[in-house]
Amino acid sequence: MSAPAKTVAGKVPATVITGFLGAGKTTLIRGLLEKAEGRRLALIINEFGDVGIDGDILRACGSPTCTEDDVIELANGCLCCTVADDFVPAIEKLLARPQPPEHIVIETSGLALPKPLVQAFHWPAIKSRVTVDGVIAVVDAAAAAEGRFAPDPAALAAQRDAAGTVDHETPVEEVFEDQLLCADLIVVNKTDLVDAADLARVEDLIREALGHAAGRAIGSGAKLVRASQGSVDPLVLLGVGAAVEDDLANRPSHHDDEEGHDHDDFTSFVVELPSQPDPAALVKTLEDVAALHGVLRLKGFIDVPGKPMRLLVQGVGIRVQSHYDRLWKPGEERRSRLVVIGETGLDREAVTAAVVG
Ligand SMILES: Nc1nc2c(ncn2[C@@H]2O[C@H](COP(=O)(O)OP(=O)(O)OP(=O)(O)O)[C@@H](O)[C@H]2O)c(=O)[nH]1
Repeated sequence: MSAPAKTVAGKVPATVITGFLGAGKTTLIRGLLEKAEGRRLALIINEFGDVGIDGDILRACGSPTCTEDDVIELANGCLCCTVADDFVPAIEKLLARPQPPEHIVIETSGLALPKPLVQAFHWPAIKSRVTVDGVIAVVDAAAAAEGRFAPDPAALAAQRDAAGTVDHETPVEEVFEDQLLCADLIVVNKTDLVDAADLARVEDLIREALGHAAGRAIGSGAKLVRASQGSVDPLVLLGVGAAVEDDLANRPSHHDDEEGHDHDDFTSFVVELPSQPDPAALVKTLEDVAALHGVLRLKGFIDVPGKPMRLLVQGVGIRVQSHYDRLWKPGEERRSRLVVIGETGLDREAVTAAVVG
């Protein structure tokens, strides 16, 4: 990674990484850090749940370009709703460093709408010094192929009104589309989990979503790039030069006519567990719980008695994985807890009881 990203009038470029829950944003950023080759990157991570997991995963990556100070976590909340209190001060602190970052990478929560966040770059304190180089949307190709972001054709036909239009999108579909519509580059990730026919279908679905908004021709807007484990050349990711903050009119959103936005459609809670002697049994339980209750995302660290490393558990829909990510630190409390995210109405008591057993 040698060539610098294009900058606009000496401003520090910032890249916004969006994408639905579990699409692979943190994985992509981790790959970016590994290939940063000494370039000073700073990360701002925003998560939906009360407990920040992604920042902890990234700090555990051991990359010299990723020290404690380089990862700023803004947990619990939507960045665009906490602009004045959290986001602007975080950027200002980064810029005030003796050696300011050469590029700022912002990972939004999987439920965030990117457009209001980009609007925050109009704040006077930021606008003169930072430009949004590009918005990158990461898509989970397997989840998209399974129809998680679009109703099945029969349901669509049933909803179609006399004029042939459908205006009842689920909250998940709306978030998914808003993220795509704001993007300069769409990373079609997890290609290892789909075959060629499904991949082609997913790319059609994305192009259709891009053309969905009024006035947009199908296929206009963002470029698509395929990836596994979010592996994309950093020069492609960090050199878009789009000055997105000045191009918002070309990025339609489902929420353009709204004064603000709320977060009523989704919910999250933390489940505290006892230590888990049998990780495989835990994964099986979590898969069953996710399927039964419609959990969208699960993640956290688990204590396995007798193991010096902590177990990272990651669930995306009904797919749950685990691996040991780093040693427990001396004096660190070996706590087991999982952040659970779902649509509003997710039965917290039932999920907790089923997970804790
Ligand atoms: N098979 C496969 N798994 C992947 C790939 N990319 C990411 N994953 C896995 O998907 C899960 C979620 O990945 P993350 O990178 O944490 O996703 P995220 O978008 O940051 O998640 P949120 O921040 O919670 O929205 C993890 O278990 C990853 O290991 C991929 O290309 N293929």
